[in-house]
Amino acid sequence: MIRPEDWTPVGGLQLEPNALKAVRETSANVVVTAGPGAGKTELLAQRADFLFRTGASPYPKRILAISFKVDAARNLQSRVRLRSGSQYAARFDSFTFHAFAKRLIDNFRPALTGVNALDPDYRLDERTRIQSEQITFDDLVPLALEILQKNTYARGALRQTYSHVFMDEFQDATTAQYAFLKEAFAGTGVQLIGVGDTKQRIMGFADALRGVMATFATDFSALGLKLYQNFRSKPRLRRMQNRMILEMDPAAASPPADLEGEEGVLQVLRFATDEDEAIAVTDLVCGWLDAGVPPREIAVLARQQPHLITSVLGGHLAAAGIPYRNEQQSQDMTAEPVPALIFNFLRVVADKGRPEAYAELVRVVTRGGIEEADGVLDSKLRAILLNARAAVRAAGFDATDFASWEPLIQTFLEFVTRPALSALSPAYQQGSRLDDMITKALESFERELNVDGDPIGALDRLSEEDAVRILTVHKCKGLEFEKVIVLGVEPQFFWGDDDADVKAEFFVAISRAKDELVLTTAQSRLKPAGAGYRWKVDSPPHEELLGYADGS
Ligand SMILES: Nc1ncnc2c1ncn2[C@@H]1O[C@H](COP(=O)(O)OP(=O)(O)OP(=O)(O)O)[C@@H](O)[C@H]1O
Repeated sequence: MIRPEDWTPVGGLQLEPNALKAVRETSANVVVTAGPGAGKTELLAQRADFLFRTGASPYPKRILAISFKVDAARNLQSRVRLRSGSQYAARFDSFTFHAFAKRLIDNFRPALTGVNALDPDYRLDERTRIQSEQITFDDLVPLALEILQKNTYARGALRQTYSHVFMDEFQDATTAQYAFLKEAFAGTGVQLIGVGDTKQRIMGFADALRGVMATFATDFSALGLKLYQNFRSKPRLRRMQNRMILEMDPAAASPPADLEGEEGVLQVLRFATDEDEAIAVTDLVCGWLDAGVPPREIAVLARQQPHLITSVLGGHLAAAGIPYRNEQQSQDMTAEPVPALIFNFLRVVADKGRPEAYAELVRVVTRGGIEEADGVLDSKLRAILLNARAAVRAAGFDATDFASWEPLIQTFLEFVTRPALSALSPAYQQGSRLDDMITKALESFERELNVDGDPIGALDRLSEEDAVRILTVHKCKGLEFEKVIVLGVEPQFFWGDDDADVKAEFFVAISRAKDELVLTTAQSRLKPAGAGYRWKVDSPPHEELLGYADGS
């Protein structure tokens, strides 16, 4: 334990004065507003380190961090592990709002009564609610709120468990989510900090509470602090961001003197057809990969339905042998422990030169709770893997056919045992989530294997590390990449009832880039299978949005 005055930022980082103030505040709630790349997520990681190391969050108290997207929650958790080590990180619970609400429902489900009562093996569904049997994602937070309102134990448990609560991307909190936070923590000894950027408020359609940061400042008497730096983007890119900021929130704009410099690349590429666009983008990506840019540092962003917008591009990337991962299809697969375990198993069996996959497999299988003496488990696992490898190398094994792989995966899962698989995540201990995840993992592998019959290529495409990522603007929030391509800057994709919301989404997209930003448009886009009636073959550029790139 160290004295607060002796704490210094970890990782050798310099924090600007307001960031330092927010990190060290121990008596008031805090709300931090700042633009993209200002280090809001980093600030939370530094604050966790400060609170743990100085004992402001004394053992066994924990810190609860709530984000809006799985990726953002994971990003924050790994930032805390990087900064403070796994021992402190074990007391840092980073959840999405949905996951946190679900845990509360699972722990205090009997508090729900009447029409909201739920069976112990209730299911979660995207769309349909069936009384007592099935709820939707939208039901999670209101039901968790009801539990808090009715059950003093539930409220007490939260307040006893957590000394501090962090809210990342706080600008996107919805009315229900904010009500939940208020019910849980307002007027208690639990200290809250919210960080966000009103210019990145892109959950408008999902009922984001307008002005939530100001409301929080009032309701929780929070100290308001503003950050000014941008550590992410090179000057050329920051100048484009600043042109948007000047319109969206003039007071937050940077003086031109702070944005000088010729570093960074910004390109607007205009094409006649989506075929031309796909060829050029594939060439660009090949060039970056050849120059040593890791695939995970390249992102292709689409406003919506990336599988449709990138259907032509996907074909070209595959033909060029570039692994890419469409996040809409393989949703959060690698974030889920069981699919990650299955993919690692396949990696070890199919791809010899992957010692890190083997190490991860051993770590997870051991942590999975199989009670064996040291070494015994290791040798059993080794035997399973050797057998599987021998099977794969045997004559007659068709590696291009999913049916060949399935029995190997099943044998492996039986070896790990069901209780050990359930122990990998609290979410697997109730309902059908574990089986659903196994099924989804198998389906994803089969789908990717069918693309080119190459199991290693399939695994690359399913991995975050080895694949170029194709994702929606919503999914890319809070993330950053060296190279970002925003595909299809056209009114048919960047549209909405509220012009400000469309701009906010575009702003989120362009502000993910560290070094290079490429904006594309194609005058004509062939209608892909599955596209709705709104799809326009003739698709002019969105000149207003592209105009922000002028003059960089
Ligand atoms: N104090 C600092 N010194 C140097 N680099 C920093 C500092 N704070 C953050 N960074 C780096 O700057 C980048 C952006 O930080 P971070 O992701 O925390 O920003 P953010 O404000 O959460 O961004 P956004 O709202 O756009 O998602 C990261 O690569 C991070 O490591």
